[in-house]
Amino acid sequence: MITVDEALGQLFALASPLGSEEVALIDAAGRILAEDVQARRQQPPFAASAMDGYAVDGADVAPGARFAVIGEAAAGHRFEKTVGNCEAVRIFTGAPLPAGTNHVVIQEDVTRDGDAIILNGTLDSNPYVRPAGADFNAGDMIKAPRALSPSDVALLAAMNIATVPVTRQPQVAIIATGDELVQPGETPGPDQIIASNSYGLAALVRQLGGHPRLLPIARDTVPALELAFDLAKGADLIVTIGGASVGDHDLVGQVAMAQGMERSFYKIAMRPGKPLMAGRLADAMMIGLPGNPVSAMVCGHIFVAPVLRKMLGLGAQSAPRLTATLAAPVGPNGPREHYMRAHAGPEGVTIFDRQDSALLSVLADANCLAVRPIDDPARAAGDPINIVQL
Ligand SMILES: Nc1nc2c(c(=O)[nH]1)N[C@H]1C(S)=C(S)[C@@H](COP(=O)(O)OP(=O)(O)OC[C@H]3O[C@@H](n4cnc5c(N)ncnc54)[C@H](O)[C@@H]3O)O[C@H]1N2
Ligand code: MOO
Repeated sequence: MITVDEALGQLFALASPLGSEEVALIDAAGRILAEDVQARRQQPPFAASAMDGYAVDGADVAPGARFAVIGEAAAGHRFEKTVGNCEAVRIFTGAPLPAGTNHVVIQEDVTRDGDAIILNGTLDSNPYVRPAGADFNAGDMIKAPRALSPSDVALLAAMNIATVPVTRQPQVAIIATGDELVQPGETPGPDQIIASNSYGLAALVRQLGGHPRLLPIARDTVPALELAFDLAKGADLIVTIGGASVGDHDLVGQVAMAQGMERSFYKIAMRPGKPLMAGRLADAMMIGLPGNPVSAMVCGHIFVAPVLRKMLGLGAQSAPRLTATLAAPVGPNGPREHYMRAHAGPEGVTIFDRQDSALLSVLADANCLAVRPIDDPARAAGDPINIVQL
C-alpha cells in the first residue's frame, strides 16, 4: 500500500492542465483565468468629481470666498469651457472636472446666492477629485491563473473586457455502482438504499468548477460496467464509486483493466479510502473511489479536488491543511493515515466518537477532517493537530 502523499503524486502525474476557452463576462465568475488579461482603457479616463458640489480652482478656496456659477457638469456630460478665477461649475459625482479646476467644494460647505456661491466659514479640505487612472491604467494586468470572484468580474467589466479566457471546465463522469442502489426519489426495494455519494461528489465537482455528468447506476455485472465506461467517453475524469474492494461483486477494477486501463495504483494507507484506485483509461483519467459514503466523500476532498485544481491550471497542491489544537485527548492511530470527522471551533478541534465510514450524518456535522499520521501516538487536549477544512 502506498501513502496518501505518494498516491497524490501519482494522481498529479496523470492529470494535465486543460486547454482554455473564451466565455462571456456574465459567465466568468468561478472560472479560472487562463491567460493574463490587460485593461483596454484607463479608469477613470479623466479626472472626475468624487462628490456633488462646485468645481473651482483650489487656489481660490477660502472661507467666505465668492464664485460666479457659470455652468454645470454631470456624469456623462462634461462642461466644455475653461473655468476662470473665482468662477465655479455646478458638478455632480462622476462628472469630468472642467478645465481650469482641480477642487470640488461639497455643496454642504456652500451657500447659494442666485448665480453665485459663497463658501462657508469652515471648509472640508479634501479636494474630492479622483485623478485619471486612479483605479487602473490601460495595460494594467490581471494575472493568470486566478479563480475569478465577483469583484474580479466587476474589474474586468471596468477594463472593457467582454469575453474572458478561462480554463475549460473538467468534464467529470460519475458512475455509481451496485445492485443495492436506486436514485433519490425512487422507491427502493427491501434490500436497497439510495445512491448518495454520487450526488455529494457531483456537488463537490460543481463547487470546484468542474462539470459533473451523473451516469445511470451501473449494476454489479460486467456488461453493466462496460456500458457505464462506454457512456463515460469524452470525460476528462471518470470517477467510479464502489465495487473497488475485494468482494465477489467488486468488479470495477477488473472491467476497467479489461477496457485497457493503465493502473497507477490500487490501495492506499488511508482511512477511510483504502481501496482507492487510479489510472488512465484511453483519453481520460480514472479514479475508483470506495463505495462507503464517507470514504467516497473524503477521497473526493483529498484526491478528486486537487486533481481538478491541477486540470484547471491551479497547480499541484494537496488539500490545504491548517494547524489547530485538540479540545480533548485522542487515542493512538494505526497503520493508515486517518482522516477523522471533527468539528473545529473556538474551543479547539473535537474529534467525533463515531468514525464509521458509512455515517453521512456524522460527516454532515463535521466542518473539518482531523489528520492523524500513520502510527501517531495518543494525543492530549491542547496538542496541535492538522486539519483539512470541509
Ligand atoms: N474483506 C474485506 N472487506 C472490505 C474491505 C477489506 O479490506 N476487506 N475493505 C472495506 C473498506 S475499507 C471499504 S471502504 C469498502 C469499500 O468497498 P467497495 O469500494 O467495493 O464498495 P461497495 O462494496 O460497493 O460498497 C460499500 C458500501 O457503500 C455503499 N455504497 C456504494 N455505493 C454507494 C453510493 N453511490 N451511494 C451510497 N452508498 C453506496 C454500499 O451499499 C456498501 O454499503 O469495503 C470494505 N470491505
Ligand atoms: O477505507 Mo474504507 O474507505 O475505511 O471505509
